[in-house]
Amino acid sequence: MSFLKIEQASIGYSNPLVSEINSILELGEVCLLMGNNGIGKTTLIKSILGQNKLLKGEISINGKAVQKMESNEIASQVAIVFSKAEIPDNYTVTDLISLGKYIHYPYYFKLDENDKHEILDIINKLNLSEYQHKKLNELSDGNLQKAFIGRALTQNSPFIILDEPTTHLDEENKLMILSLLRELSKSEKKLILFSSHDWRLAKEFSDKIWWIKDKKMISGISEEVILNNPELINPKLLEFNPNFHPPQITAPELEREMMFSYLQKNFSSDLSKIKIVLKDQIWELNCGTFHDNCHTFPEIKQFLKTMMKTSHHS
Ligand SMILES: Nc1ncnc2c1ncn2[C@@H]1O[C@H](COP(=O)(O)OP(=O)(O)OP(=O)(O)O)[C@@H](O)[C@H]1O
Repeated sequence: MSFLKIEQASIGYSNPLVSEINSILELGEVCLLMGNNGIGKTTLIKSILGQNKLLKGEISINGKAVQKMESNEIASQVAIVFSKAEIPDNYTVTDLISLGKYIHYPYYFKLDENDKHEILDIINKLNLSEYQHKKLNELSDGNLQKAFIGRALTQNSPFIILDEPTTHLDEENKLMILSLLRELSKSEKKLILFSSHDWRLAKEFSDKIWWIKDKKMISGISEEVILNNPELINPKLLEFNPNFHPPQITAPELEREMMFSYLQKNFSSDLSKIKIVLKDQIWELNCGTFHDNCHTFPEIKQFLKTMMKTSHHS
């Protein structure tokens, strides 16, 4: 039996936003949810949480249809971290993380010794011990995000969903949060589903990708989704200069992308007849009778400008 199963589901409001969704996720996996603004990512998350009625199909968690589960039963299976969460006034890190226990005490809220122990454990695991008595509004964005993840962890559910956990974070904190999520999924055998617009980085930390596009959801092993959809890493995605046509660039992904970026900024013309190949750290440029070997990007620019001037005059 699969932990999360989506079968022939259509999600949306009066009209479907995404239809024929089929996918399976297991405990111990990290899945990246990606797609353009307004395409239906949050709606999908709400549908998994049973907060949005499905237009068709079924979503089940641990063998049970979400639509048939009570909200506290869903909360025992899934914890959610929203990026736009309100910061409760005057709460300390420990207060916020303790809140995760609330779902287990629906009528009153008193932590026993075991709970307190567990909360301290989670604070330590998240490297937040030096901030445990700090007010939330005194924390850096990265540590605040960790505290919200801490609250989800105290809930002790096998499945955690995070809506854009890395927005507002600098590169270092992004890496820290993404490695933390991956580590938690592996060491605690949790299923982690998170949405991100920063998928170039996020894909490095995810086992699977859910990509919503054209009202459908493409899903699979991260690397296979990218291999089967080369447009994802095509530098054309970053195209902004309509008069620029790139040369044929043969180089590893990063070098190719950097070359594309540099040329696009410096040329507003058709370079498609030019071949550029990176070999042993040297860029070999060829266009008909013109050829040159260049070491640096400015050298390449100089060569191309001279070549274009010469061929224009001849
Ligand atoms: N309660 C609602 N009733 C009707 N339409 C809604 C409702 N909530 C959201 N929508 C619409 O559904 C579409 C998808 O919204 P959703 O928030 O799921 O997108 P998203 O992919 O999460 O976007 P973003 O990346 O910007 O957060 C949007 O066009 C939105 O206006």
